[in-house]
Amino acid sequence: MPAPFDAVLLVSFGGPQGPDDIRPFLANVLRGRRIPPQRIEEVAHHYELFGGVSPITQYTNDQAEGLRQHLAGRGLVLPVYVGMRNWTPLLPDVLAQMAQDGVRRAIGVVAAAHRSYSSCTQYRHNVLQAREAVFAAGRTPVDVTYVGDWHLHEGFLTAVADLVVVARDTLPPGVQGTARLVFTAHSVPTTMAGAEAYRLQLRNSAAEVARRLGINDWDLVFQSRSGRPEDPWLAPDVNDYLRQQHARGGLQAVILSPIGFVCDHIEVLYDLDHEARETCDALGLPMVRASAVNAHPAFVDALADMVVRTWEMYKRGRPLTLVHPDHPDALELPPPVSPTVR
Ligand SMILES: CC1=C(CCC(=O)O)c2cc3nc(cc4[nH]c(cc5[nH]c(cc1n2)c(C)c5CCC(=O)O)c(CCC(=O)O)c4C)C(CCC(=O)O)=C3C
Ligand SMILES: [Fe+2]
Repeated sequence: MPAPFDAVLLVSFGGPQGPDDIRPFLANVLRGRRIPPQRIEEVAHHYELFGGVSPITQYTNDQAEGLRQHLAGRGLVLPVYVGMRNWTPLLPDVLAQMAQDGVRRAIGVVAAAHRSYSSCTQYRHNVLQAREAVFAAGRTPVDVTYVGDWHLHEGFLTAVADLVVVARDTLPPGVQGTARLVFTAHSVPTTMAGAEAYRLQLRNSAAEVARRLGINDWDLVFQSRSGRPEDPWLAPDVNDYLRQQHARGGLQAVILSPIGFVCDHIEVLYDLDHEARETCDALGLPMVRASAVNAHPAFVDALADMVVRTWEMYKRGRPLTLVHPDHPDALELPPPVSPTVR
């Protein structure tokens, strides 16, 4: 039986790896975006506080290695490539390398659990652009078929829930039972394509995690708002929420769970561990921040499971699906006249 795929491509955001990378990285992130210069300066400063090194690259590599091992454990030995949207290893370079390695068909995994334009469609656009660059250089670019949604995958939910428990255990014993569980995600403009679907997927993930923990007292809030102040973004902001809830009374302690991020990158380390921490300190509110899923075994196993499912779906010569990046729904095409599956 021919193998339907010969590699996995893990697609992620990317982050600077030293002080000199900060500005060119931000220029990449913000190409074509309307973000006030003042906001860009602020964010550049956040990166400077960490020596210009975002942990995202290391975590993504760890996830890729974990995915490769869990796949092998399930009997599927495949190379796992990492391609980033905004910094090295950049998607066009990685796709050129894949072409050179003879990779024809890859299973794509976008390193974001909840879909919106910026957390899904834009990544797929960037992969298409990278494919065009490979094509323009006279090579055959890899075909990428993406795994389905995994925001309700048992392994993802288990990892998030597990890390909430680990965090809760570090609160003072007297408030562990009454701490409010607050899930956070990156805000997006309410007018962005998929913003409502994104919020709904986040709510569904959060509700499932809370249910597994037997916790009724939870909320979903947003963080890291950017853009122009006059444009509406998903709310409430985590800091506004903490102040308002505290003013209303009844908030004894808080567990922040960054369910909208798959690793502890700068926005978690700065916006939660620094900014939200300051807000809680000023309110005298005990707070702990749960780790993002990073390379949690249950999480990488969930990714492996999604890859295996995609493999199974296509192994009996099911036609490849072409997914237009503007329409996350797969559009199935008739089988090619002369199959190119090896
Ligand atoms: C939904 C979402 C996710 C979660 C899903 C996913 O993980 O993809 C996410 C992740 C990330 N966002 C990141 C970094 C940045 N995001 C920015 C800007 C923006 N993000 C947006 C949305 C999201 N972002 C939006 C709507 C903007 C406004 C500009 C635009 O419309 O595109 C800016 C520019 C400065 C600023 O405007 O804040 C930076 C530097 C990093 C890397 C951190 C590191 O290096 O450690 C990661 C993982
Ligand atoms: Fe972002």
